[in-house]
Amino acid sequence: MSLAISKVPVPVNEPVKSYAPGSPERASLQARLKELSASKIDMPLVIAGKDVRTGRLGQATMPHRHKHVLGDFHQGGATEVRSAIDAALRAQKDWAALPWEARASVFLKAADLLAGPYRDTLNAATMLGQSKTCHQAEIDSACELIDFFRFNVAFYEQLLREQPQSSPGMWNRLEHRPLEGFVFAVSPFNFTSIAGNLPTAPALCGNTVVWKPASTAVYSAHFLMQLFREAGLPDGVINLVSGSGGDVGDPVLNDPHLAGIHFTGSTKVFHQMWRTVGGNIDKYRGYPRLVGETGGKDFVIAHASADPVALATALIRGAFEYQGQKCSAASRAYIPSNLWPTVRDALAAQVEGIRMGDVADFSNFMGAVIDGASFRTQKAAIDEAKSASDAEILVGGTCDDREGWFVRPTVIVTKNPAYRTLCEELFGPVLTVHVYDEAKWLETLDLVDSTSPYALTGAVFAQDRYAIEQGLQRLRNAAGNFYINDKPTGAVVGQQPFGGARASGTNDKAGSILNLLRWISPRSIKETFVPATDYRYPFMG
Ligand SMILES: NC(=O)c1ccc[n+]([C@@H]2O[C@H](COP(=O)([O-])OP(=O)(O)OC[C@H]3O[C@@H](n4cnc5c(N)ncnc54)[C@H](O)[C@@H]3O)[C@@H](O)[C@H]2O)c1
Ligand SMILES: N[C@@H](CCC=O)C(=O)O
Repeated sequence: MSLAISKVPVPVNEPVKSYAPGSPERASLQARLKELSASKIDMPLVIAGKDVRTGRLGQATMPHRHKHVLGDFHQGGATEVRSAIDAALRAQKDWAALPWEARASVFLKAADLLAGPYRDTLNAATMLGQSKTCHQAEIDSACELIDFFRFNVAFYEQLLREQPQSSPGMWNRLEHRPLEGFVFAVSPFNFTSIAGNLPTAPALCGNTVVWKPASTAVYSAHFLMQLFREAGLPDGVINLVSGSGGDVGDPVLNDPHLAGIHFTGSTKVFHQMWRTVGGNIDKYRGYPRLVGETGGKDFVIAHASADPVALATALIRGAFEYQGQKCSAASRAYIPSNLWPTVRDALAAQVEGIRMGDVADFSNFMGAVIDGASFRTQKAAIDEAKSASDAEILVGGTCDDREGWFVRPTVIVTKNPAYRTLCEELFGPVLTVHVYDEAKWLETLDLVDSTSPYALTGAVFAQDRYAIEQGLQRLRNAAGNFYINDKPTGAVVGQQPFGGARASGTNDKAGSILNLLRWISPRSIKETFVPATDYRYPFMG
């Protein structure tokens, strides 16, 4: 029972620590990296608050030192999915019946734990298991996830305050119920914050969850689950079931109590899930909510008036930070002929100088790509460009998998506006550039709009205000997150709500009230204070 109309703490974005040489945060993170690297852990499933060990083991390794095993993780299948769904359904009544402030407190506590004692652990786990540099880990597993927790609580309060008008003699209310059934959260490898947000956003709204993390990010997911439990999340509210996509996904999607899917990952997998849900529609008690944030082929287009130095910097950061493994990464660029000589020389010189290697060495700007499959995808595209008649490699183009899955940051230049790597997502450190005739600005905007099926992020670089406006108008549907004179990555919770349309997803904007709307099923309540006592109306005389 709640005896107050509470106001939640006003959220403020978590400050990003610098990890500069000599800083206390650098020393403390380095110590945690050493501790975690020196131990090998066992990672069970967590169902109804209990650790579950199946003995069907997978290995979590460091992408930049792929022979180094960080731990063994247990993999679930149909039996464990059954237990997890049952646990979620059992937990739902009590969890939903808690005062909303009690649920919110769990996630506000998680935010404070992560900002404090858990910060090094989650950052170190993300660095070691997903090969992020300290800065990339800090903006993801610390700051963005802390922001998700704090801002979502504030958005939830705002949502609960959404109430209808009441005419005289009545009181109308809107009750923001959780969905009936359980939510399936399926997270990708590349952002620990997304892995943390996908199960917790529905849980905050009173739902209970079966959560399947990516097999290549089970290591940080293991520590996230510890964080949720220490924050006071009751048993059964979020049930962690690692395993292969099909082994876990198929039984979940066949369950009549499936109430929603909170997915982030590739377009291909989301299509498959949507098809399965469509085929099962007669089985379900309701219409499962399908929220999927998927792939991208994100663009940077420069106008003849753009600042070439700022443009080159945005291309390098946008394309190569975290090895290009951000759904938002700049992976195609359209450069006007007048700027190309300057931009080309800047790219060639600076990209050549990028340091890449073990992320525990803080002088590196890049680590390795996530696994052998990604390594082979990047290498195939690079080899194809080397032998293509309509493309050439400006810089990079080498790959080395002896120690880790290392792919040098690579710039491909092509005259062919339909060249494969201008259209398809590779999800690696490969940027494809198309140089256009500076007089063909408007035609090139249309080309950008029509080249790929995705519409996630994009950036326009220009000093000319008319050109900026033309970019905004003509590319209105080409990106759900649009940047002017900035790189297309690095959205901040509460500042740039994130998501795209077309083949990039349902655009339900993670880190905003719009996302939370998908996890509630409102009930309208009308109470009449003095009900009518005569069925006849005045017009009847
Ligand atoms: N739009 C966004 O906000 C956003 C953010 C991050 C990543 N992404 C996209 O994610 C992709 C990279 O991540 P990834 O390689 O982990 O993606 P992925 O699609 O390979 O995997 C995502 C998740 O789906 C699971 N999965 C696979 N098959 C399944 C099935 N049949 N049933 C249920 N679950 C299944 C995986 O195990 C994993 O947990 C890229 O395409 C990237 O653009 C998008
Ligand atoms: N929100 C992140 C991308 C998440 C996808 O991988 C960004 O804006 O760079």
